[in-house]
Amino acid sequence: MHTEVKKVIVKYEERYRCESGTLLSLPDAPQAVLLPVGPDCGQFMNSFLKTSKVRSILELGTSYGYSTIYLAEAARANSGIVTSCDFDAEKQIFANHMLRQAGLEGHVVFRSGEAIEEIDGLDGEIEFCLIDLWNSYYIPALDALYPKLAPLAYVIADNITSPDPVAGESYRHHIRLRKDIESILLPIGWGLELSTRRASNGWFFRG
Ligand SMILES: C[S@@+](CC[C@H](N)C(=O)[O-])C[C@H]1O[C@@H](n2cnc3c(N)ncnc32)[C@H](O)[C@@H]1O
Repeated sequence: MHTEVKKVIVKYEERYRCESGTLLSLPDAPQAVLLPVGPDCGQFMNSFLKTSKVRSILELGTSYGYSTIYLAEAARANSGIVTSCDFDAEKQIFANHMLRQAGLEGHVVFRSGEAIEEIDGLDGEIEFCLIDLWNSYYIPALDALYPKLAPLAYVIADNITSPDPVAGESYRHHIRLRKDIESILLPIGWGLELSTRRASNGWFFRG
């Protein structure tokens, strides 16, 4: 990764360290603090996207844009684009400011609104989606997303084992009802469910 991208990631991680103490216990914490996917998940998604050469990337849950940096850096490498949704436009303004500092502006299109409505309004097939919303929206988001997934699309859902493992388990059960999806729980960050949609020839891997 370029130095300016690494510098921006360090800034986010410094802010996260400051917020990890008292701020997280405040009532408005979910809106005020980063709640980032964390460096292991960020790095995993970045490497995964570059290896799989995915170009059409959807992020559900921009927040302040920590995960967006990792996705955008991979999108630049793949000549792709990230579409990032959040119902908080103010956070997306901050995210865009950080993208500019990282030299990654132009690789992300922000959509501010409710995730399921934004998915319904998307054109074209989605090759990769990160689901990182409030827990109760994971299953509705997956259902809205499913008809738009490309053959061999990947879906990563964060926070499967923490902070709400019961919600995470419901999502894992729900995605397994789709017969053309293979899914595995990865012990990365707060638990990632990595799901792959099978191609029409029955294969799960890109040739
Ligand atoms: C856990 S944070 C995302 C963190 C971000 N991916 C990162 O790594 O920095 C969840 C975000 O999803 C947004 N959100 C939650 N439910 C949503 C929904 N139904 N539609 C749109 N945005 C939603 C919240 O406003 C919040 O900013």
